[in-house]
Amino acid sequence: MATVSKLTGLSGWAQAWLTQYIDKLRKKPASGVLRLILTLAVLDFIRRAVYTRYFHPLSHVPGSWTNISYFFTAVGQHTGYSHYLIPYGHKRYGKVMRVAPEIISVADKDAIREILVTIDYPKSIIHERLELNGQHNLFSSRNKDFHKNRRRLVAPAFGLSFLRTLEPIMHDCIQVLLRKMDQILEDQNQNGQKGGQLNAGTVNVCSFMNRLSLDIIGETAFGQTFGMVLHDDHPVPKLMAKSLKRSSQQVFNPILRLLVPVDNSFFKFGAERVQARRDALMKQQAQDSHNNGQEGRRSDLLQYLLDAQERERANGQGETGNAYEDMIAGKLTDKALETETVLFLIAGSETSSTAMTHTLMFLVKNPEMLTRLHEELTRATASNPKGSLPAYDQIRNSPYLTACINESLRLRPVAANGVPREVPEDTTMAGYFIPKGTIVMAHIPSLHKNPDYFPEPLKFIPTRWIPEESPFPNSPIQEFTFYPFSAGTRNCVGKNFAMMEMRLVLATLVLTYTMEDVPNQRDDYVQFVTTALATEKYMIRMKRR
Ligand code: HEM
Repeated sequence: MATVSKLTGLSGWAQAWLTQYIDKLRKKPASGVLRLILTLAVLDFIRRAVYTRYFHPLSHVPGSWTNISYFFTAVGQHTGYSHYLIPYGHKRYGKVMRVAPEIISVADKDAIREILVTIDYPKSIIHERLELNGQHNLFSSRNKDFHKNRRRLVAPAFGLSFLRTLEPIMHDCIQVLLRKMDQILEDQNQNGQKGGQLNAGTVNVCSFMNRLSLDIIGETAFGQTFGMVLHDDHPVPKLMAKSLKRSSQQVFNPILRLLVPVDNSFFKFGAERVQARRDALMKQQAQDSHNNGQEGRRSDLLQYLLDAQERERANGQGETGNAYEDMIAGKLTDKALETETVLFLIAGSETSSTAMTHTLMFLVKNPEMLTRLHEELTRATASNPKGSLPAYDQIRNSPYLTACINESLRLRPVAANGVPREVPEDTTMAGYFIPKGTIVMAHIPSLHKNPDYFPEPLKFIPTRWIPEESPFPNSPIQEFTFYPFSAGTRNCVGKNFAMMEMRLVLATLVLTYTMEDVPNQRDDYVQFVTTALATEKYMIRMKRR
């Protein structure tokens, strides 16, 4: 006791506790060491929490006490439900709110415009943790030069003129969906489930939109359907969904990152498709030396990238052979090509499918709106022979269809937690000092549901998007308040693709079937990398028109 006191200068209860502790350590060293480690960890947690809450440069930014560590952010990310909490936080704490030690969420219109458009903040460590296949890619890269180069290469593949060449592929996929749905409705009739109503029944549109968008992106990106609409059993989409959920759950969870590796085996599929396409082209070229293999070429995103790679190589700007340097320089190596096409698969499936499911859900809950949409589309396609699908040119300017999609993306944006960026220099945001390196979530949903910009913000009112019919003539839609596809240099490169796909699919379904809501269903949704209905199920009663 006296030695302890001499060595440490402690007295009283502290001296007694330490002496007792050393005694226990002598008797049971293993459990003693464990206790020591735990005690130190708890003390360290308290030290960090106190620093974070009271002394950190962000400590003056309002927010719940839960922001003392990343624990609660990790829990929110794990469940996928944090997007329901953040709006409450903003109501309580204001337009700038601290959500974790070094993360803030911003719901201010001018600040969001600066973040995304005028200053154009770089992407953050969150994106780096979502990196695919060990490769920088268009979505995750934080390097502005890399991004600029890659975007320049890829963007024309999403321009309207190239997309037009994909329309027949989308039509084919939609035809398969109609046949499958007809078959389901017929089967339900035969089983007597619908009391004898011909070709009527209930369909899980959430599942079908998901499967259809996978088949569409499979065909348009790789030239191969996954057959999900017909069979729903291809391993790649399932593996991909699992691994994306895992990556998203690991973003704020270092223990999970360390212990549970993400299974990226679905990338093999990308590599196989690139090789298969190369082989097919070579075979074609050998058979057809006159036209340089042009006859067997498919028009799809993979072919577009292969051609870009060919051009890069022909101009002497191809890869050098040093894998790391080539990646940093943004060269279109085979690995880059696989990664970007798989990225299209990831970014272009659940996003569009969830948006389509939500739009259908809002429409069946508002039957008079569904009727109005049907009338508009019937007029637009009046010259079509019976049974043919709407052409994109017939419906792309249909104002009510666009209004319904906008309204659904406003209420349920895919980036449900906002989009993360990193503060490049010390700055001030809505009156708060924000140090360089802070991660800032541009909270797009708060703008979408702000009554100053969108009166009666929680209601589905498509006509607010049609100025001459808007029930809010004194509140026209303002610029920089609606960002379903984000904005600035990192906006969604697939926006035109997604709008084309959504318009074609929704118009076809509305023209082909009558639809009714099935009441009392869950419609809550979760966000991992993108968003989806939590139950993966939304039933709609459908009947062939
Ligand atoms: C309704 C459908 C879609 C919505 C709402 C949507 C939304 C978004 C948003 C909000 C971002 C920005 C994310 C961020 O800044 O962190 C984004 C980026 C991106 N999206 Fe989409 N997306 C959709 C469909 C698609 C499709 C169909 C594709 C491709 C086929 C695609 C490919 C991409 C890519 C590659 C990026 C990264 C772009 C870059 O950083 O340059 N998206 N999307």
